[in-house]
Amino acid sequence: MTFIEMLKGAERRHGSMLCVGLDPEPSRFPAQMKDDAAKIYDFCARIVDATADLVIAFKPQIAYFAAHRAEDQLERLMKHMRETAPHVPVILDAKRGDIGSTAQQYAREVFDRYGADAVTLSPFMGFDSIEPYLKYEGKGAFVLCRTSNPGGDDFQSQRLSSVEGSPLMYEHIAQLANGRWNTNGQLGLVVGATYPAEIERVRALAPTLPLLIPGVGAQGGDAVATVKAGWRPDAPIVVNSSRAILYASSGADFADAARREAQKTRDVLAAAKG
Ligand SMILES: O=c1ccn([C@@H]2O[C@H](COP(=O)(O)O)[C@@H](O)[C@H]2O)c(=O)[nH]1
Repeated sequence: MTFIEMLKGAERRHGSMLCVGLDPEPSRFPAQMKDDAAKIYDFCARIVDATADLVIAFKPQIAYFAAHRAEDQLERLMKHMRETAPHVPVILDAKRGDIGSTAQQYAREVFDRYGADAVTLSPFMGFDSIEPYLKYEGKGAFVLCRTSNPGGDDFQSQRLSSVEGSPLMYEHIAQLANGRWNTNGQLGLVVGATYPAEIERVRALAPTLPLLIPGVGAQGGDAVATVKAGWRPDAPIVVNSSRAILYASSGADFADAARREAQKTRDVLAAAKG
């Protein structure tokens, strides 16, 4: 099954556009695990088990594992997700971008080593830095377009040229991902929930591409405005929330609290479809 098919299947089955982000930070773990990087797998597996029937996808962010030398725990977690929730796609948030020969190695890491269903990529180095990922048939790749952080303005909201009417950088990226870069229909775009007007613009330029939309929860993005701007019946959106769900409680009940927060967020997103 392709990534897109998995995404649409999980959306239907769970009535969900919510992606739970797995950004484990041991200093925020509950008392019995606190500051113990060896517990990263246990913490994340508890979150996965508590929320798997509520999500369209999971999104581990690789930096939170690598920073603690916990890549082996990420491998175990990927295996755990495949075994316990095989119908839920996993997007490895790695934001890779490098020359083709190095990109081939990153692609092997993402798809062969970790077995992810999709990855996040930076478009900054151009198509030859994206192409190696597209050789993995059926896998997905989300290209950064209009990111959720304010610094995204530095490049993404600049005009490509001083000619009136020329596209902004993020519009150009959306056009490329929707057009000549999308050789096998594997691409999606990353757009921040903190910028609903830009989500709407990206949706107009890329009417059916899946959008990965981080920024609800801890970053304060508007969940309802996000759905109205980005969701269409034939175009899935994957709305990520990490910290607000992972750390909904700092007590021993953290997994139950994460489930409650995930359920609440899923329901708010679903209701916004109208
Ligand atoms: O534009 C972007 C792209 C990626 N991210 C990632 O999403 C999560 C957000 O975490 P929260 O705790 O829900 O704020 C995190 O892994 C980021 O690296 C993003 O925030 N914005």
